Amino acid sequence: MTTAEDAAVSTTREGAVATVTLLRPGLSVAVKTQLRDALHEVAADPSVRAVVLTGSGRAFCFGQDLAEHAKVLDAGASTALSTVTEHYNPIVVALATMPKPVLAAINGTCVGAGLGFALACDLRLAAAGARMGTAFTAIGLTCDSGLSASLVRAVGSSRAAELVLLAETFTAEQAQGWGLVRDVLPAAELADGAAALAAHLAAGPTSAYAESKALMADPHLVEVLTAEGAAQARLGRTADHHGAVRSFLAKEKPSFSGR
Ligand SMILES: CCCCCCCCCCCCC[C@H](O)CC(=O)SCCNC(=O)CCNC(=O)[C@H](O)C(C)(C)COP(=O)(O)OP(=O)(O)OC[C@H]1O[C@@H](n2cnc3c(N)ncnc32)[C@H](O)[C@@H]1OP(=O)(O)O
Repeated sequence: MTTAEDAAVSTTREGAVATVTLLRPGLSVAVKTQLRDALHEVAADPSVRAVVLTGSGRAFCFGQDLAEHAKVLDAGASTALSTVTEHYNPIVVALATMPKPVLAAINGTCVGAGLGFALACDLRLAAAGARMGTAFTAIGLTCDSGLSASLVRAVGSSRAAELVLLAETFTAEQAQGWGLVRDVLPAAELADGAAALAAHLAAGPTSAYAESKALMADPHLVEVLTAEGAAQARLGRTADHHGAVRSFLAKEKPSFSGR
């Protein structure tokens, strides 16, 4: 039973629209398990005909909570890897396959698995100036959350390679120019804009949306997620990854040996 102070994710309803909000930007185990369970709940509820995924405050999602992750790595715990199969993958599959439209309202910084979640949604709106990025290689990892395929499908292989290998952040406005984001709104108008679009979708032909999502979905999503998990398992044991996480938390520039 999640008490109010433990809540890391909230679900609110407005008619047939459910809004799932990340209350903390770092993906701790609490955030990931509550997000996974919340998405399974709204996916299974026939009275929910459209879903909005958003964050709170200045950030949408910072990706893996690196402070928590460092403790798990230091303990040599295999739970570090199980989070991919127990949390990240089920969240992405729920977003990408639930039989109703899912809209990401990117209220602020969106990086790492946060970007993967946003790209697993069907449509994206973003707040002006929101920064996005892949982040993975900057900490000695590679893509997960389906991003190795969803980013290529969204922006093409050339730009996807640039975004992953250089791990530079980009703006909501750039993302809109690349077709990653449908619209960029002033931060104060994002929630209302997302609510209006979600209400429009919730009043639409839900079965037709569900069939369209199924036809347009990546037929290789499960294979992609499996391959990403295997790559993270290899990279998660490297000195580069362990060192980069420590450097990030110490607010130091990481150095990489290449292994
Ligand atoms: C031993 C057995 C091992 C077996 C192998 C297992 C390993 C397999 C791997 C499993 C895990 C996979 C994880 C998965 O790939 C998911 C991911 O998302 S990986 C990517 C994680 N995210 C990041 O690396 C992003 C890091 N953050 C940044 O780059 C920047 O902070 C930003 C997000 C671009 C924002 O930049 P700014 O606006 O400049 O803000 P700050 O940098 O000052 O940050 C503000 C504040 O937030 C804190 N913070 C930011 N990001 C994180 C984070 N990810 N985790 C924790 N904390 C974060 C930052 O420290 C600042 O804190 P403050 O200084 O204010 O206290």
